Amino acid sequence: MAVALPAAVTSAYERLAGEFDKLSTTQKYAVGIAGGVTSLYLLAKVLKGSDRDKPTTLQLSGGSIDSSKVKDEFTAYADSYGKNAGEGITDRSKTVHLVDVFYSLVTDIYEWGWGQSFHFSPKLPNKDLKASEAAHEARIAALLRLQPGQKALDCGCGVGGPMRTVAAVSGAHITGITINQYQVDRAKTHNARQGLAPLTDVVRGDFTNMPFKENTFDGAYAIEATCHAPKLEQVYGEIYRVLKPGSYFVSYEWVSTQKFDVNNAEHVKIMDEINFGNGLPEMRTWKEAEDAGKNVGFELVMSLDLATASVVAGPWEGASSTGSGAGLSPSTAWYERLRMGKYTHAINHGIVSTVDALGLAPKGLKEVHHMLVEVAKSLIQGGESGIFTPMHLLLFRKPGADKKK
Ligand SMILES: C=C(CC[C@@H](C)[C@H]1CC[C@H]2C3=CC[C@H]4[C@H](C)[C@@H](O)CC[C@]4(C)[C@H]3CC[C@]12C)C(C)C
Ligand SMILES: C[S@@+](CC[C@H](N)C(=O)[O-])C[C@H]1O[C@@H](n2cnc3c(N)ncnc32)[C@H](O)[C@@H]1O
Repeated sequence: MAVALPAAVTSAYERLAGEFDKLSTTQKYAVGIAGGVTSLYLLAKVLKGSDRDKPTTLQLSGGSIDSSKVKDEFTAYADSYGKNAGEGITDRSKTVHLVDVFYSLVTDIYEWGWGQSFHFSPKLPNKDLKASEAAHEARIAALLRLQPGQKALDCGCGVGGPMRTVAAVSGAHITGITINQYQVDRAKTHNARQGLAPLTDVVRGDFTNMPFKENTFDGAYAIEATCHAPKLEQVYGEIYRVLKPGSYFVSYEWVSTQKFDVNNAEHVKIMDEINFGNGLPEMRTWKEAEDAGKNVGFELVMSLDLATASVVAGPWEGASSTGSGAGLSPSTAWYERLRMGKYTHAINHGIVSTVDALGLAPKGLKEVHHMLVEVAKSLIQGGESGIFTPMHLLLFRKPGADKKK
């Protein structure tokens, strides 16, 4: 169908064409080159995106690592994992540094391909992924009984997706701590852009040695983060120290379940792959996580795998002690989101490999992305076999004052 252009447009076009015809050949080339450069510049601007809510392909960086060092840092990271079954990071004293490196390497890719909340969520019936994710985060505010004016700690806060939800639904002030400076910068930028700067703060620090005074916070939480600690007692002990007596700490833990058999080579292989692709020193059992909290002085209030919603230990008001007594039952397993579209991982890998090859992303990012493609498979295997959960809910209370109502 022919489209009739307005007369003003056609006459302007004819005038321009007339002027162009009058130019010499050299001038025509110059205009052509200028036009080409301008178009490329505009195209690059579109691809690059003008805001930083989500990195575009051309913005994928090595986080706090200089782009010239990404490949070497990734090689050093990979070499830090032992070759023996179940070994994990061989020199545990390097764990905190390696986790910092890991998050420099993956943070942009996570934001690009997943979002601002670096965790899984049980998919709720009749709710989409984003609503389910927000509900998973808002549950924290409810379990901690957070009130406006109170102060809570987000232990291992990533780029702050959960912190913004918890602050927004509770009105409490949230301080996040992360080992990675690039994440601090990203989280602060997002907090400001989303109007949550007054209710939030983000600091760089090691959660096994935190820069906060004892008895500072009215509540604390960790979402899929304390699994990175060289020893769980180190981070739980620090959280215990900075919490006010009578306050709660809730964690969504990455642990092996009762179905995990340490003598099953296939189980151990899956766990090794999960450890490597996620920057974990080793995988703990759900029981080790419970015990770590008790060992540092916490009372265990609730222990519940949200992947299956079976209560392992109680009591909790309204929850029975077996089966899906808490009334929580995900409609779709947490790992289904990881499957994404049939070809999404391959397409994403093609995109990252292309920008890497063209020098538009740091060299080595292709290898990092490959690690993530592989770990997605291992996480799905861990979920399908039921030997692993990324969401074992542990609710602890620091004794010493009247129970919060
Ligand atoms: C709690 C942790 C991180 C949990 C998840 C947020 C991430 C675990 C695996 C990640 C991903 C796997 C596949 C990637 C895909 C190949 C890529 O194209 C886009 C990003 C992924 C989907 C990526 C996103 C984040 C994860 C789901 C750990 C570290 C303790
Ligand atoms: C998978 S991310 C989860 C982030 C956030 N809880 C979320 O759900 O979006 C794990 C986080 O733990 C942090 N972390 C790991 N080890 C840490 C340490 N020793 N000290 C402080 N933060 C640490 C990482 O920097 C990262 O921010």
